[in-house]
Amino acid sequence: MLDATSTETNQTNAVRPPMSPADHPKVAMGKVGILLANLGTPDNYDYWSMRRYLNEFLSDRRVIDYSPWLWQPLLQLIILSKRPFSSGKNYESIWNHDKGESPLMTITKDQTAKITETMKARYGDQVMVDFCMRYGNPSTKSKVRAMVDAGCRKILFFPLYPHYAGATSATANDQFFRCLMEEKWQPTARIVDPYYEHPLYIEALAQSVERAYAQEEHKPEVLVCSYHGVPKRYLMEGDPYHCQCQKTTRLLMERLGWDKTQIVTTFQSRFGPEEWLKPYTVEEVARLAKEDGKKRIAVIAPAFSADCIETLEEINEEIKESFEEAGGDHFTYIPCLNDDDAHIAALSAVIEDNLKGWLD
Ligand SMILES: C=CC1=C(C)c2cc3[nH]c(cc4nc(cc5[nH]c(cc1n2)c(C)c5CCC(=O)O)C(CCC(=O)O)=C4C)c(C)c3C=C
Ligand SMILES: [Fe+2]
Ligand SMILES: [Fe+2]
Repeated sequence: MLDATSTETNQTNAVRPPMSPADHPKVAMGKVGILLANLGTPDNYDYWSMRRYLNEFLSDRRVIDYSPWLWQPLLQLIILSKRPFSSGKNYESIWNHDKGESPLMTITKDQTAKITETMKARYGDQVMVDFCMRYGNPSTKSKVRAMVDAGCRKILFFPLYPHYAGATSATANDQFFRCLMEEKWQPTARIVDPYYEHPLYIEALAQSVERAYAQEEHKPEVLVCSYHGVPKRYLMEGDPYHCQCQKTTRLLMERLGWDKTQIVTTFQSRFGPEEWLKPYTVEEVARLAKEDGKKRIAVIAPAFSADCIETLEEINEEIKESFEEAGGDHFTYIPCLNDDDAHIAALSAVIEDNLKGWLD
């Protein structure tokens, strides 16, 4: 029951006026926040920016689950004394120098602007759309705070990964929940499910393949679907990422009307000495050229919602080189879905599904 300290105006009780603003904090209410989340990216490619970013990322036990007693000395003393230099050079080669930020940042901003436009057209001022990063800036904490301050009493949190992995979706969600722990008046929250089999996501991938193939005079013989890898142990311990990736490839193959000779699933970006999900992209493209005699291949990276260091540098430079050195002639990299209209339509449909019951 409301008492005299309530801010609520009681229309039926004229003898109890609302408190004056001076006696009470302002309470903004009534909006639904849609918070998009991606992995994060360094603020710059110099040693210290790289070190800060990699330290936060590689200290996350959802990403590397070794005991900190073993892992932290190795990370702090060996890995973080070398990798910021080598990774920094790679970032420099793909950096968006005009905007002073990495491609992942530019693309995430563009996606957010387009999704904001779609959501405002659909729901008007009832919604607020923004993005945050799991590591680095803008932090999840700053964006949850801003949404609550702006009156979002409900927040839909959307990790921008089509496939669930502990190392990506789960850690983004963990961070979101940690931020909610700090809110005095916690908003109601929902988490968006992975969308690796959503028909509009598969359609957007298929259209991007068809567009790329239409531009080639001689069609690629094989499409390599290269997904970011994880240690094989994570799969054995119950992480469904591997299976979800396989399913995306199968649905894409079916939508394109192809058979299994025209498309393969591979995993890239291996880190450290453990076995990761196989086949490794870098080895498979060389095998396709050497053993199967394939001269022309295309590579697509369905696990990435935006082009980033792992696609622009690793696929389009290192993996391409591996194919060409093994005798391949023609390598086509098919860009991520980024802010393509078909991708924005897919992400917006996923958001609308998840807003049901909150906004209809
Ligand atoms: C060390 C373990 C790593 C695991 C496990 C891992 C899983 C994983 N990552 C992505 C998406 C991205 N990773 C990106 C960069 C990146 N990833 C790792 C390591 C692991 N990732 C490192 C060390 C780096 C930094 C770059 C480097 O030093 O090589 C990025 C790009 C960020 C950018 O700024 O461009 C993305 C995106 C997925 C989807 C995934 C598991 C499913
Ligand atoms: Fe990664
Ligand atoms: Fe599997």
